[in-house]
Amino acid sequence: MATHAGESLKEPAVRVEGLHRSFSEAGGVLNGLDLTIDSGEFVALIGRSGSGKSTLLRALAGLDRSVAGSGVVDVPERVSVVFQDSRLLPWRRVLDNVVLGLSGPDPRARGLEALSEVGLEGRDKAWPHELSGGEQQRAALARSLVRDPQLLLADEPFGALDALTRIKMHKLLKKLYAAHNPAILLVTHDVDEAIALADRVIVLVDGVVGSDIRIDLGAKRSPGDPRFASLRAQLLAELGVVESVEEEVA
Ligand SMILES: Nc1ncnc2c1ncn2[C@@H]1O[C@H](COP(=O)(O)OP(=O)(O)OP(=O)(O)O)[C@@H](O)[C@H]1O
Repeated sequence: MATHAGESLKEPAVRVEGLHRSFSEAGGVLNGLDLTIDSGEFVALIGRSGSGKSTLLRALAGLDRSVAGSGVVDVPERVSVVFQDSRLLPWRRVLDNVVLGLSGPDPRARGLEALSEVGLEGRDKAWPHELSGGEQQRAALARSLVRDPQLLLADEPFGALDALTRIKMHKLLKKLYAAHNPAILLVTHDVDEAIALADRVIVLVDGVVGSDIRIDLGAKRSPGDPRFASLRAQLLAELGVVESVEEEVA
C-alpha cells in the first residue's frame, strides 16, 4: 500500500470505505461509513442502542452478504468473532468445541494450550453447561485465539457477566492482547470498559464515525485518574447521555 509522509507505515488490518446498509426504505443504518484499524490496534466501538454497531461487526465478520458492493470492506484472512453468548455447542465437550474445524498440526495440543492460556486447564473434558458464564466466555476466547486471528471481532463479549467477572475478563483480554497482538474491534455499551482497554474509541453516530478518540493513558488505567474521568465525560457527552462535558464532571 502506498503511504504518504506522516501517515502510518503499518498495513491496516481493517479498511472500510463508504459502507452502506439499510434494512428498510425508511433510512440507512450505515450511511457511507469509513473506518481504518491498524494491525495490532485495539479499537472500541460505542454508540447508542440501534446505532449499527452489530451491523458493522457482522459486515466485517462476513456474516452479512447484503453489504457486498455497497462499499469497500477489507479484512485480513484470519478473523475470529466472539459474541455476548459463548455459542459453544452443548453436545460437544469444551476442548472439542475449541478445536472444532481447526486445521494445522496437532489441533488438540494447541487447543489444550489455548485453554490453559485462558485459565481453563483441566476443564477440557467438561460439558459447556458445567462451566459458569465467565468460564464459557473464556472457552469462546480460547476457540478464537487458537486460530491465531489477525483480527478479533468482539460483540459485547462481557455484557452478560457480573461486574466482578467482567473485571477479571478485562485482565484476561489485556493479557491475551499483549501476548498475541491481533487487531481488535470491541463493541461495548460500557464507556469505562472502552477506556480501560482500547487504544482508540470510536463513536458511531447516524451510521458514520461521529468521533474517533485516542486513549493515551498508558497500560495502567484507573477510573480514578482525572484523565480517565475526563475521557468518560467526553464520551458520555458524545453519546448524548449527559448534556455537556461540564455536567458530568461537576
Ligand atoms: N436483520 C435485520 N433486519 C431488520 N432490521 C435490522 C436487522 N439487523 C439490524 N436491524 C436494525 O438495524 C438497526 C441497528 O441494529 P444493530 O443491532 O446494528 O444496532 P446496535 O448499535 O448493535 O444496537 P444495540 O446497542 O442495541 O445492540 C436497528 O434499528 C435494528 O433494528
